[in-house]
Amino acid sequence: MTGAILTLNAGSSSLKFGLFDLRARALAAGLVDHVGTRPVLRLTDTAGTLLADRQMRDDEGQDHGAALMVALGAIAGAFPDARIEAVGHRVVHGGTQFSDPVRLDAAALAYLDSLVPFAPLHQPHNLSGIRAAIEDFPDAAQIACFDTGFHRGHPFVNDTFALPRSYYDAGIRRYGFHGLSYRYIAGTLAEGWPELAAGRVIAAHLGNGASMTAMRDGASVASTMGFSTLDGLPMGTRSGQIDPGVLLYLLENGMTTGDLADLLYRDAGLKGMSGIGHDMRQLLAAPEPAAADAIAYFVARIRREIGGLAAELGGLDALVFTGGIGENAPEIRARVCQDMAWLGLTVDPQLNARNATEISGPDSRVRTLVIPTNEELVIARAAAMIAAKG
Ligand SMILES: Nc1ncnc2c1ncn2[C@@H]1O[C@H](COP(=O)(O)OP(=O)(O)O)[C@@H](O)[C@H]1O
Ligand SMILES: CC(=O)OP(=O)(O)O
Ligand SMILES: [Mg+2]
Repeated sequence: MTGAILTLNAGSSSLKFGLFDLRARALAAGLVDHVGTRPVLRLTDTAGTLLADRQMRDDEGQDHGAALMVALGAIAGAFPDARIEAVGHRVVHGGTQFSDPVRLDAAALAYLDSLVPFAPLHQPHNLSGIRAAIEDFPDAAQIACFDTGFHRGHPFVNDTFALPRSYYDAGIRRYGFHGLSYRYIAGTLAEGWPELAAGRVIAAHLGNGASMTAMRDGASVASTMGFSTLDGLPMGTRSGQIDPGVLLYLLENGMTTGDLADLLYRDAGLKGMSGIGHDMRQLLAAPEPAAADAIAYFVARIRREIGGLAAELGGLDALVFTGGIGENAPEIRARVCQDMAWLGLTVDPQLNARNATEISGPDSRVRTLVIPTNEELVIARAAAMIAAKG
């Protein structure tokens, strides 16, 4: 038996998991995609060899719980000698109490439970993953890493709403999310592009959930997501920024809070606007005008945020695309970067078309990069460090 670290990252529509050795070197990466609809399991080793690849059966279930069972089964089948000594969990919300990774105990779990209403699309899956892991690996260290953590150093004006201070003190603040992804991007920039890492960077995490963060010298100074995972950019099924007057109007005219939550979290964004679905691949291929409208709105909001975040930074040295859409959709990147010469940013169409790491145009003052994110590695490194302390 050899010691290993398992990482679990439950997104809104996927479960990513990874197996690492005790020094956080990757052994295998897994994904259950399309959770909730037609889940597909894939597990590959570090050489990219497929260890498992199949559609989940109806009798296995379709939710995050079923996805986790199937993921753990695939790991156990492919690595029968691995003894899981630590499980690192992505937890979307750490509230005001947690920013750095922590070893979980009953009190920490109770606090994380209290944050479920803040992140209803994620936190319950994160917590059920933790509880399942405690049951399956009772002797392993359980370590939580928080999406909100990276943003805790924001200046007050980027952390607050224009409400009486008592609301801020009660936790009604802009937390920001996707922090594990941004931490990975900041670290990768520091290793490969130290001159950019030390400068003014906008990172766009465009996945099923989407947000953008302004970083100065590797630290987050502002982010588009706020109190909840609803704010900022439109997303797969979430509205993004919306005039709060609309919400008051809907509530005063017969909508219940439950209906409103369903609309904003599950039936809005790309899915709601297109009437087709939340998946960018599907929308890019769809001939319907409503799909084009949804994509145009997505792109327009990203462009607007680039302007705002660049102003926040007092200029821009680099733009980084990441997340499923950011890494794989040249058309979206091209449209986001179109006519950005005013900002000193141009993109090379050929480099962009082949998802090159750097896609800057030859005359571009701002460097544009495509960096696949790796939240699992950030989790595994934290888990390795905390588990080693005992
Ligand atoms: N080749 C591609 N072209 C366009 N969009 C893509 C491509 N590959 C993945 N995507 C999109 O990425 C999104 C999922 O991103 P991901 O970061 O994996 O999501 P999650 O938030 O669940 O972690 C989906 O909208 C998917 O359609
Ligand atoms: C915070 C968030 O929206 O996460 P995801 O993109 O994984 O849904
Ligand atoms: Mg994600």
